[in-house]
Amino acid sequence: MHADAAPTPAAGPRTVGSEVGPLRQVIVHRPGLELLRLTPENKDELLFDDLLWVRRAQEEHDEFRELLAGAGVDVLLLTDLLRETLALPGARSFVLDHAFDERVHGPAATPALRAAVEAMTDNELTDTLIGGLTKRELLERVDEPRSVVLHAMGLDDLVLPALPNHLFTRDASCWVYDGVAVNAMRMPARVRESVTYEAIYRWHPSFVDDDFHRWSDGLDDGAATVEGGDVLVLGGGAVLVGMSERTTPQGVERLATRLFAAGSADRVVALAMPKSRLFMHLDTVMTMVDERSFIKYAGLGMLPSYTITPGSGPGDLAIADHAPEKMHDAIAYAMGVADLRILIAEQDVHAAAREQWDDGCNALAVAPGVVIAYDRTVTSNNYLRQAGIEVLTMPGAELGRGRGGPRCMSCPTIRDGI
Ligand SMILES: NC(=[NH2+])NCCC[C@H](N)C(=O)O
Repeated sequence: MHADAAPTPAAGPRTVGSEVGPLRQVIVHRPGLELLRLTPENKDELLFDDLLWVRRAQEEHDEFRELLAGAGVDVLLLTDLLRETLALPGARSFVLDHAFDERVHGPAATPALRAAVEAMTDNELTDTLIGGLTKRELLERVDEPRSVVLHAMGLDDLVLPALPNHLFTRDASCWVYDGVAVNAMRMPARVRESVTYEAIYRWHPSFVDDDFHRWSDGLDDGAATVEGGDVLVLGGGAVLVGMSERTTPQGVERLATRLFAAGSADRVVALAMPKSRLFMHLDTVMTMVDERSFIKYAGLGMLPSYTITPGSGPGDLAIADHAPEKMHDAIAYAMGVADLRILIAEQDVHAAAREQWDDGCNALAVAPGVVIAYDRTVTSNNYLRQAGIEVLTMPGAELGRGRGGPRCMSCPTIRDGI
């Protein structure tokens, strides 16, 4: 284990050089108030399959952070980063401009809402932006503005919606080599998450002076969506992207073009995935566990893929189409290895489907051959161990109800290459 390895600060530009190289720094979100906003009526729209016992979910998350810290990873909390960012006036007004919009709140209420929230401390504002604000909570701060929108709302309706999926820090921004993509999100419930990251990367002292590229501007990218759960940094200039329920071909094209223009990557393999919630992101069915090994869900099968490389002129792309049976070969070729080691746990079809649903394929590597996984996916974990992978387990009975595992709950911001 790497328990004694102290986090090394980034030398030169901020880089996430691979999926499995030693993980140095990561952003996670300890869930709080936002999960208390989930009800049987709104949970589906908020992309949760059940309500969570929040205290227990927090304890599970604490164990996650302990495992990361024990592996020598510098663990940044999203709430700390956001709070410290909101202390800066430019960042504060940027975030408020995006939180309150006349098109949503109406012209009459918007200025009053903004003023009420602007008066909050950095701490309160952080909790409000992530946890949302009910009309009742608003009226504790200001007299009811004369607004049709507000009058028509129930006292316990959310004037500012909560962002429970901030738990899954992987998705709304993702670092790929020496740059970051702040992602345009596919689902309405997650769109505002990008604002949090945009503010942090533009203003927070830990990022503002660093030298890094921007692969996308999540706030302006429209339908060209990419989510971090679909993006695997294979290492050595190669990237694997799932075109899933969430990530569009347009989004992949833009990412590839920008990576190539900066010279930060020169091969992107895009997989044509089924468009379903079951396989919502590539990392729910396939993740890397060491330099050439992937854990993969048996039910995924083989998918058509496309290898994208720089074309002859500036901005041009060259694209090679591959038949489904070539999926693993295309990835191996992009990685410059003879073949991949694909680890598919041996279990019956029902058991495999259940373990995929419980994020058994969503491993987070902290170093080559050392991964964090939920304890409940016993067969997958034991299979990995038999294949020589060290599996550190954490409880996930509550956290898993949001349909995301350790990889989804982490946004690596510094990681070595392989
Ligand atoms: N990288 C991931 N697989 N993230 C999982 C996100 C889960 C979240 N509830 C959603 O539906 O968006």
